[in-house]
Amino acid sequence: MCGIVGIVGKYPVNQALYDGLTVLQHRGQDAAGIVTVDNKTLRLRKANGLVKDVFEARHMQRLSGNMGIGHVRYPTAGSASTAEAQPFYTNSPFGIALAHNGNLTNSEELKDELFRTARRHVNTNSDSEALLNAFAHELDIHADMHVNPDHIFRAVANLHRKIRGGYAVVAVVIGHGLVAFRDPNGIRPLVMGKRETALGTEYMVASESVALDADGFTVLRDVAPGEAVYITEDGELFSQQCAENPSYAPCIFEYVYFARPDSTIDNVSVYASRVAMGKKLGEKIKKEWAHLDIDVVIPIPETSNDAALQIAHELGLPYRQGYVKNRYIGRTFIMPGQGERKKSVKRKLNAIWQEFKGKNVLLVDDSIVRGTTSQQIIDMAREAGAKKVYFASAAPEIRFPNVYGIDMPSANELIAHGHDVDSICKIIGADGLIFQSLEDLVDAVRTENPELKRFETSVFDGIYVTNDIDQAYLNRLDAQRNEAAKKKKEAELSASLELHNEGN
Ligand SMILES: O=P(O)(O)OC[C@H]1O[C@H](OP(=O)(O)OP(=O)(O)O)[C@H](O)[C@@H]1O
Ligand SMILES: NC(=O)CC[C@H](N)C(=O)O
Ligand SMILES: [Mg+2]
Repeated sequence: MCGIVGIVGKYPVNQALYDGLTVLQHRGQDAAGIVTVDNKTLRLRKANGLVKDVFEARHMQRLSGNMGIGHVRYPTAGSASTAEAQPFYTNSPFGIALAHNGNLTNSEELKDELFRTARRHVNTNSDSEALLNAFAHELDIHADMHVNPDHIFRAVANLHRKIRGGYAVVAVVIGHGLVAFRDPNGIRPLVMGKRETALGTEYMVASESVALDADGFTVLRDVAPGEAVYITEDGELFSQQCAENPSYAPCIFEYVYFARPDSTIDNVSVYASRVAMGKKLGEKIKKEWAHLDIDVVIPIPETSNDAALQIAHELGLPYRQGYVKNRYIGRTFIMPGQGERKKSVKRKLNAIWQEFKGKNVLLVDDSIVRGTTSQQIIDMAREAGAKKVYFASAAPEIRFPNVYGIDMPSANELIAHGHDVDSICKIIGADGLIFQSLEDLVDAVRTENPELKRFETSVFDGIYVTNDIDQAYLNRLDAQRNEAAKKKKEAELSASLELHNEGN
């Protein structure tokens, strides 16, 4: 789930872009990049690694200019090669750089069409490079020498007709301005804000409101599904709905896991939604597990903390931080390979035996995906002396692949695929297991914004809001991106020559 930022400022934007990316780091740990526009030239630095490692002082000095965009990457298409780090660049028309959060579901067809109709070559397997070229092609068709808002909006409207999937996008067009848009279902989040300065108003767009907070911007509003926003280099803001049938269906997994709790997405506080998930699940546990003798509620840091505290409150039980999290290890679920994920759980979490010895513990996690965390954490609880280990998941069973920007390409790798609750319980080695129902999860998120009628919930129910996903597509995706395929691809890539700007 990558993170994107874009700023049109009155002063140099390099530091604000860097700071924005730093607080979006939880959305992508694999690569980071910034492009700024200075005097009709793009300045680029991108590489694999965390924000703090990718940008050194010498890169920051060269990222000059008052307008720019940035990206943190969690690969969901192509490979983890530096060649696929973002932003991507194309020289025609005008010179455009683009950063994308999400995943297209028709990138192969799109690449073919771009080659056939526009002789455009896409050099990587990244869907985002295809998206950039599709946008550039539409802008080429719809703009004159001088781009006006209408050209931009017509280009985005046509782009919506050509591309499918989940996408929140920021792009800069040299000599003109910054463009941001969101897919017609609003699957991926995008928010905009402003900041007043002595020289005038500055505008910022980002994946999450927390990036705006960090940079001292105030939130104006979310970009609507299908809407495009165009901010000229001079700081004039235009916006227009560009989709024919927009409908709000934001990804519910943002609230479960991806987003930071201090963000507000589509007028729902992520924190409040997690507390509400805890309340719902606490009520269910009270009803269904009244006979169990639980002594203490323990969260699996860090995303489950807010839900677990509320569960403890509902049950009238103590809440104890029984696991210590190593602050220097990142999020394990968004690591690219299963080997790395497995090793990282033990490096990341360690049990405090005093909280476990002789007790019946209820462990709470936000979700169980591959079961990597739950299996190991339950072992740790037993080794620390727990009598009984019960497990609760604040999200329902994850049984279906994701195609919109979460790297769950293969149903067979999901622990709940083809298994009922009892057999998942056995596999992870718990004495009891309980999941939130999908209805309760949806209600929990809607508590804050009842206007949201629908969510993208495919990982739980197999219903894909773009209506273009069939079993044949999922089989192809599985074959391309399951663990074995990814390993093979990485090995091939390390031997090939990459075309990218290392920017040393
Ligand atoms: O069943 P799994 O495949 O293990 O995936 C689910 C786990 O991964 C995530 O934690 P992660 O370590 O990524 O991040 P966190 O510190 O934000 O909880 C999530 O919060 C679960 O703990
Ligand atoms: N998680 C994301 O948003 C990924 C964006 C894009 N599909 C990539 O793989 O780079
Ligand atoms: Mg976790």
